[in-house]
Amino acid sequence: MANPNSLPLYERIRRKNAIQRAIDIIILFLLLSLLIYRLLFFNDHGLTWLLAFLCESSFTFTWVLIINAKWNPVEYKSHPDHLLRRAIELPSVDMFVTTADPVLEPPIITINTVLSLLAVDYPPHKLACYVSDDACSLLTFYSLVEASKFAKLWVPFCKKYNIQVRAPFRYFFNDSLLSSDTSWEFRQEWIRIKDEYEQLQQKIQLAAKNSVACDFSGEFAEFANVERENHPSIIKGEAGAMNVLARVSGLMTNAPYMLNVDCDMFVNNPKVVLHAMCLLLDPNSEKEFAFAQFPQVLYDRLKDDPYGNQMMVFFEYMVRGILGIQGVFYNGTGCFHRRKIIYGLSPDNVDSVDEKLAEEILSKFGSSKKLIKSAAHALEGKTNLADNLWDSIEAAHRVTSCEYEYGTSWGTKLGWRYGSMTEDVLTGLSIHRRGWRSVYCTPDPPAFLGCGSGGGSSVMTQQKRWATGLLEIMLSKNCPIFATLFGKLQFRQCLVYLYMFLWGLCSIPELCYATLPAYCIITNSSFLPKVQEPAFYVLVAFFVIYNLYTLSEYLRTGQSIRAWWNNQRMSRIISMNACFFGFLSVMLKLLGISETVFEVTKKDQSSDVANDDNAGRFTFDKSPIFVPGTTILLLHLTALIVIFMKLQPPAHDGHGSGLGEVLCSVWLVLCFWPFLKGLSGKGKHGIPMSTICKSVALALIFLQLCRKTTIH
Ligand SMILES: O=c1ccn([C@@H]2O[C@H](COP(=O)(O)OP(=O)(O)O[C@H]3O[C@H](CO)[C@@H](O)[C@H](O)[C@H]3O)[C@@H](O)[C@H]2O)c(=O)[nH]1
Repeated sequence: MANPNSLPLYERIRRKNAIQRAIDIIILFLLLSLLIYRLLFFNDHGLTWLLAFLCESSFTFTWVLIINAKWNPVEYKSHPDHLLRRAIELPSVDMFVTTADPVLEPPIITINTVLSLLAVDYPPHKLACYVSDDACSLLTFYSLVEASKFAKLWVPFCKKYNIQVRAPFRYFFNDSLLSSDTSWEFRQEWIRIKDEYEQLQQKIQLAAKNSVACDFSGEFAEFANVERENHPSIIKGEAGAMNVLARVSGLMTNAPYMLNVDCDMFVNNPKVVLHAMCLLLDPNSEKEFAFAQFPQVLYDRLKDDPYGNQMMVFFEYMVRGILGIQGVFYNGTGCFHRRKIIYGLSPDNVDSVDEKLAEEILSKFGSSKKLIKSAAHALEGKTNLADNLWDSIEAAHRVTSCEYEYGTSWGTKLGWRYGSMTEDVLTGLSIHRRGWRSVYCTPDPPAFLGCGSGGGSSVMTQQKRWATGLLEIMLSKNCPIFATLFGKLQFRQCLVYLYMFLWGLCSIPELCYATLPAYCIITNSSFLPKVQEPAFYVLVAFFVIYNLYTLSEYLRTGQSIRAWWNNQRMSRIISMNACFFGFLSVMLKLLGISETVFEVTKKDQSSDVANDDNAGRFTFDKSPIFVPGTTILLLHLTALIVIFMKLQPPAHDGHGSGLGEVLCSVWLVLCFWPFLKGLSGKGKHGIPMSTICKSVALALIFLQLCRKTTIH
């Protein structure tokens, strides 16, 4: 029999992708051929040809970045059963949950996440759970206190019956679990625990209604006179909260590993900590992997991914490809970090921290002696529980105060990094810059499940925030190019980051390219080769191969043709609306006109999407974010009317618009179909009149421009 210590904790499997590489190269070849053709016939065409050339050059560059990211896909398979057979002591893990708004993130969601974390299959004395609440909500605190009482029933129940789903709202959603082949004892306990959970829910609902009439005594005393957005905690986005949690946990439990999850991401696989430990505890990975990231999987996924936010293809092909370079980026949730790396260690000094280095690192921690002592222990790889919990609580109060970070390196050289809406990606980049790799773990069933943003408006808000945050990093001193030149970020990993960070900027060529067909039809000019020119077939080949190729990716991940189409059109909608606004907000920030703000995504626990007729319908709000899309749609409708009513002016130099331009225009109208429906839709499914008016005004200006440029 094999020695249990020799059984591998994980395997690294290379994926075969010869066909994918070949198609990637063919597409690149077609794009380059088109660019060369445009260069060769530059003199015969005007401005539209030049603009098309510039836009296509940017698309080709993006394609090169995509090929680079997907070139060497790998996957990791972890073996928790091998870990359990090894004669080693499992390390402690501090688990962090962040919440920021009791209205957008109802406390019942947060407590379900906490309960699922407390119930994981891992020695309970090795786990500690910390919750930060940037809203300083009494309701959230009350819910947590009540949940901790319920946990005393819930955790033993889960462990005794080896329950798979350990978030009660999700577990009790399915009555069929109480099937006839379960024991009488189980059924009795099931009914009792469900009853207790329902009582817990009711208490929270009642407290939410009566929140004003609270008794601020005992453990609630500190909440007296606290207002939601005016209280002495740190609001910097999630990074501020994470740094507070890192410091507080350092004083209380100081575990060498830290897990962080968003308040809506509950544990779906009870062995999640064991899976992560397989990847992080192996002696080979000690000097290699900084963090283990789990994918963000949504529960109650809407059929055919109408909002294009399930990102299954992205995780399957892109992320696995990145894993073959320096490793997946940090997603901000579902991630296990090593404390010493968050404190600043590099692969070269992780084994032994000499006195000088320790002194240098510890000098950045601020004035708390207790925190410095705990950090010194963490750097040496020691876990120390607080000797006296009350002393630690007092010290913890100090390190959570807003002023504590002044004059320290928290957020700059230490902990989670500030300076971007996507602090997670920035923090991950700062770790990769030091030469660390990262790993991605995809157990079955998925480790965590979270709720996705639904409707058009919240998807746009979230995507705009991502585009803003990523571009903020690109245009700062944290730019990945510097990280490669002056740090240890690998060149190919730098290209991966460039692909992500330039995402917001890509909205400019995309918007420009989307207006070209309308402009050309209205002015009877052209930007595409004619049917009789060979380059026309290059374009057709590109269009057909690219779409069949992306379609095959959806089919291979078990998704439908409809899901593919929804994602194609959502990519266009997100790029031309959310990303464009992300780009604008970064520009306004650079010009010092306005600051970027973290807009929290609304979390919804409802599980009845299957019966909702409007589930998947695009929603709008008064935000100007929908103006670019509405304008593009109006322009293309106008262009199609112009061509079908034969209203085009005579062509100049025989270069009038042709089949290519008309097909592009039809394609764009199809992409913006939800907007077309929104023009006549009612309520949140209709585009607000103010947005339509602004778009009409912009379209009229554009038509005027077209008229001016056609008067020869
Ligand atoms: O001032 C804040 C703002 C947010 N949060 C928490 O941060 C998490 C993420 O916020 P959310 O609105 O849910 O953002 P998402 O777009 O859903 O989250 C993804 O993208 C964010 C970056 O934009 C990352 O921070 C998240 O971890 C990642 O899951 C939530 O738990 C919030 O409660 C705070 O604690 N304080």
